[in-house]
Parts: sequence; structure tokens; C-alpha cells
Amino acid sequence: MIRCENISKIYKTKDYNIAANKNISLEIKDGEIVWVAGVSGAGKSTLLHILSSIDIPTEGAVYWNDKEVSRLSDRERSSFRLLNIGLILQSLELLKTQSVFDNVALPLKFLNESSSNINKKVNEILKNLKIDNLKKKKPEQLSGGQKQRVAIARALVSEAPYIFGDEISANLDTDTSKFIYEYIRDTIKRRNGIGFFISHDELIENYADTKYIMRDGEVTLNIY
Ligand SMILES: Nc1ncnc2c1ncn2[C@@H]1O[C@H](COP(=O)(O)OP(=O)(O)OP(=O)(O)O)[C@@H](O)[C@H]1O
Repeated sequence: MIRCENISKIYKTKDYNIAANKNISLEIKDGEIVWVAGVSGAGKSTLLHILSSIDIPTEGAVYWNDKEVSRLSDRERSSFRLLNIGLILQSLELLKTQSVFDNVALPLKFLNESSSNINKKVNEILKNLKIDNLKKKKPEQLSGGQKQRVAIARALVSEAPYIFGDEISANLDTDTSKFIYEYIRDTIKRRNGIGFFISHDELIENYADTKYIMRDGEVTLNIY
């Protein structure tokens, strides 16, 4: 379960302050997939960063089960993320000098898994996402949609229960988007995990349990 209580995030710049999230309280249950929609600047990425513990709120608290992650140090939060979160950011964050295989293997290497386990798991996810033919290529040799699927493979390769994604279907055609949404949904449900996806793509509606609509830093909730 992921829960936040009265979180606000104020970005302070030299000239002005921006309240990107305003007094948000919500709870996402195990097994639940959330779709977050809203206009540009509504505060969606800020909320993703805070719930996934990449960033901490200016006020309020974030809990993963009973653990208040927003009180942890940067280092503690990053080891918690390694164990619990698969993350697909808009920037994808692929390592340019590493092959597709090595990019996808990264979380497992940080988790100190054996090389035979790493081989098995990486080959399996690459095959499942139909990109095993790309495993020796470097990111710069890939199309936008292929890079997207590599980032998705890396987010799913460990057993992390929480999957967070920012516009994961950008660059994917309709059939591939459907296939990817379905695969991610089934993975999250099997792990009894949580999905949190920011998307402008209405197709995701068929794969989500809950829709949050954000505007001016606030959230309204729709349950299907
Ligand atoms: N690091 C930052 N420093 C200052 N202001 C920021 C920072 N990050 C976001 N903001 C501002 O906070 C507000 C919310 O931004 P956020 O990226 O969360 O919105 P969003 O809904 O994800 O938008 P988009 O759909 O365009 O990605 C915006 O006004 C944005 O300019």
C-alpha cells in the first residue's frame, strides 16, 4: 500500500515559488493500477517523484505500508527504491555506453544477483517484450519505441512490486501499446503490486482501476 497525507511540494526559485502539489492525501491499495491524467503543469510528475520517493515533499508524509519513506535519507530511499520500485521516466535514463542487455541487467547487478540468474531473467524479459533481437545494440542504435521497451524491460526485470511510469506509451503504436499495457498490468497483478502511470493516452483506461485527474496541483479521483 502507498499512502500520502497532506503532501505539498513547493519549488523555490530565485524569483518565485511554485506550489506544484497542494495538500494531497490519497491511498493506493496493493493490486491497484492508477492512471494519472491532467494538463501540462498540473503537478503529475511532481506527485510521481514524491510517491516513488525520488523526491521528498515540502510538507506531509508518504508511507509504503507502515514505513514513512519521506523521512528517510537519500541513501536509504535509494536502497528502498531498488528493492521496491520499477521506474520508467520520460527521459528513459538509458546508459549510452552499455548494451540493451546490460541496461536491463542493471537493477539485478545492484541487487547482487548471480550472473546465471541475471542471464536467465534478462533474456526472459527481453523475449517477453519481443526485443531479444536487440540485446547487443546500444541505445543510440534503437528507435524511440525500441528504447521505450528497453526502459520498460529494465523496470520489470526485478521482482519490484511498485511500477511507476511517465508516458510509457510515447513512441509506441496502438498495437504495441495494448500489448505493453496488458503485459505490465498482468505483471503488477501477479505481484499484487501497484501501478502508477501518468499518461495522455486514453487507451490506458482499459488497464487501470482508478483514474486521478490533476489540475493546479490538486487531485480528484475517479474509480471505475
Ligand atoms: N524542479 C523544478 N523547479 C521549479 N519548478 C518546477 C520544477 N519541477 C516542476 N516545476 C513546476 O511545477 C509545476 C508542476 O510541474 P510538473 O512537472 O509536476 O507537472 P506535470 O503535470 O507533470 O506537467 P507535464 O505534463 O508537462 O509533464 C509546473 O509549473 C512546473 O513548471
